[in-house]
Amino acid sequence: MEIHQLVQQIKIKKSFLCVGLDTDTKLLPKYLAGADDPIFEFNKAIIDATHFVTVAYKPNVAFYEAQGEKGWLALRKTVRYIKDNYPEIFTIADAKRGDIGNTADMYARAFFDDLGFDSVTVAPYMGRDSVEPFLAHPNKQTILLALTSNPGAADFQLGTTDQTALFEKVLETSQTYQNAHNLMYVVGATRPEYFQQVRKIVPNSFLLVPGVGAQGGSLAEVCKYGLTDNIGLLVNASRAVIYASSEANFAEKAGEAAFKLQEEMRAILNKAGI
Ligand SMILES: O=C(O)c1cc(=O)[nH]c(=O)n1[C@@H]1O[C@H](COP(=O)(O)O)[C@@H](O)[C@H]1O
Repeated sequence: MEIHQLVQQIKIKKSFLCVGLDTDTKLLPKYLAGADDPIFEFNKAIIDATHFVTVAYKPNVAFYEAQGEKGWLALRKTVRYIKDNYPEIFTIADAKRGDIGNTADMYARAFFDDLGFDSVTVAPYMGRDSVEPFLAHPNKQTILLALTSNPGAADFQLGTTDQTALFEKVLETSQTYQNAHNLMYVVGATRPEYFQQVRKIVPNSFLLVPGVGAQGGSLAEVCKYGLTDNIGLLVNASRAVIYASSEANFAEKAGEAAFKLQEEMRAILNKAGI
């Protein structure tokens, strides 16, 4: 998918919501336990209930890998279901991969060509040759971890050398990579005070912003400096949406939680004249 198609969706839906499909078998409603593929059934119900206010879905691959073959199959069926039924919605494989060039090439093929995702999250630690194999795929986005939402982000990402924080170095250096136009960045909602610095380096790049909801990040704070003329933001919520209820009405409650976030987004976009 091309970025202008994502932007078009955001404008149509008045939403830059990404729903994280972090489907934990321990948290599924009991009545799904007897289903052939409970993970897929859960995802399908969540997708059907939230798609009208959602512009991206982000399955976190760990939740599927933890279930072995069955989990991998549920992941494949989930991305297929989105593509077949809601082809306008952007898909993100949250896999946080990163390895030497020939291995990175295999990861890129696995998520882009085999599973058919539009984008994948990648760790920048191993540098240029570990990222460029992902960037070589046309019309696919590579979402590089810049400043993550977790407390441990302070260990390395905020550390400075020559007055430049590591996350700033990641943003600056990665912009010199071949096909850098296919880059997006992860910047956590829990660190809104850094968005101004991020935007100085990457004024137009799309940012995937996790950390709203269960991690306590504020949508309004993120948008203050994060929002661009082209929107430039995908804000993710996983647990706050998909586990809004653990009862049989879980999908309906997920739809309501997603709608609430979208209303906030609509107001922000309207105020910004977008
Ligand atoms: O790459 C990510 O999506 C990610 C980066 C980050 O800095 N923080 C972060 O929470 N995430 C992911 O975003 C999701 C957040 O989930 P909730 O806290 O339940 O909304 C999880 O899948 C995390 O793995």
